[in-house]
Amino acid sequence: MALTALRWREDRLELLDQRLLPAQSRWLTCHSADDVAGAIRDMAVRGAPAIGISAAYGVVLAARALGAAATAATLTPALDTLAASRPTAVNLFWALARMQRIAATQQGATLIQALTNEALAIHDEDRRMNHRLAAFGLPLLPEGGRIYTHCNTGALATGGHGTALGVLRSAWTAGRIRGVIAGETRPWMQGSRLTSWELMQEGVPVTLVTDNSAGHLMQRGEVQAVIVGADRITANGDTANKIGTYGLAVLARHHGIPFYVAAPLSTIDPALPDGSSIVIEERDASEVRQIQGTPIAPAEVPVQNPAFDVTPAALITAIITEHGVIHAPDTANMAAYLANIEGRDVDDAGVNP
Ligand SMILES: CSC[C@@H](O)[C@@H](O)C(=O)COP(=O)(O)O
Repeated sequence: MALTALRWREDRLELLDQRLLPAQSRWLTCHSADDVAGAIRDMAVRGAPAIGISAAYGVVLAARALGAAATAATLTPALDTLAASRPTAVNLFWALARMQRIAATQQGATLIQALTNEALAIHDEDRRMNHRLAAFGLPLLPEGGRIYTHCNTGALATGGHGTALGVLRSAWTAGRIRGVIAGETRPWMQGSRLTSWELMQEGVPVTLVTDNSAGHLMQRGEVQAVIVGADRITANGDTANKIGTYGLAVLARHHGIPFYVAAPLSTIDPALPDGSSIVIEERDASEVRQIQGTPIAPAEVPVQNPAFDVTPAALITAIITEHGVIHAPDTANMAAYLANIEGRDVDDAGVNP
């Protein structure tokens, strides 16, 4: 049975608490939109697509609580609370916009049913598109290569197979790659706690390294490609992703190694011209001063803790989505690609401009 991090139970949302993995597998129950917003903010659920799916279910919970009084207007406070949970992953706002469009058309019991259907559709589409994305990404990876990845982009971060990790999983199953190198991903350790755990469960060879090993490994020819996920991709292809991604892209370029971004269409934000206007989440200093409650720095040391960085499109070899591959992303290539796929369903044939 495939790993899943989100379970919808009609009157509640259950989330596999990612703060505790891999030491404990404990499900957190959300009964309200406030519960869901808290779970997103506190990282019980994380990863751009999983955040979007959770938020959609959060809107359903808000509508259920309102009952006959559920309308676009009465849902606004819940939508605002969910939107304020984390700023960088555009999938959150994309999912809420979809729910808001539904809310504009009806009310009461029919609205609750329509919102439930929409949240289930968002979840299901994400699951399906993961596999399509993986099929597009697989042939790009160098045969027999060891591929470096950052953060966690797997089943835990999405509705199912994963984005970058989905590509790696499929590539291993197809016999294409030799193994995966997972960077720890300070300070939340998504690489060590989540990615290495997910891959080991499936028998994919994974080697865990400290984040600061990447340059050394590339210099020695031990990395043949880098693949990461994304939290927001702007109109010119600039990509916000977990802090440390930009450094990996610079290193990859220096060593002549391809650098791939794998993300669903819902991660592309064509409204922003470039990465300079992406809001980068700053998280609490305690995340850097402590590891799981244990102090590792002076209690009062000033800390800067950006959760994401922006990789300029010029450093990205290609962006892989469920509709195909955008090679050498820039404003023109991104626009051509988006125009080509307008109105397509997740199951439509892919395009490869
Ligand atoms: C498929 S997940 C893509 C990104 O959301 C992922 O790479 C990432 O940066 C997650 O950050 P997180 O802070 O753990 O939510």
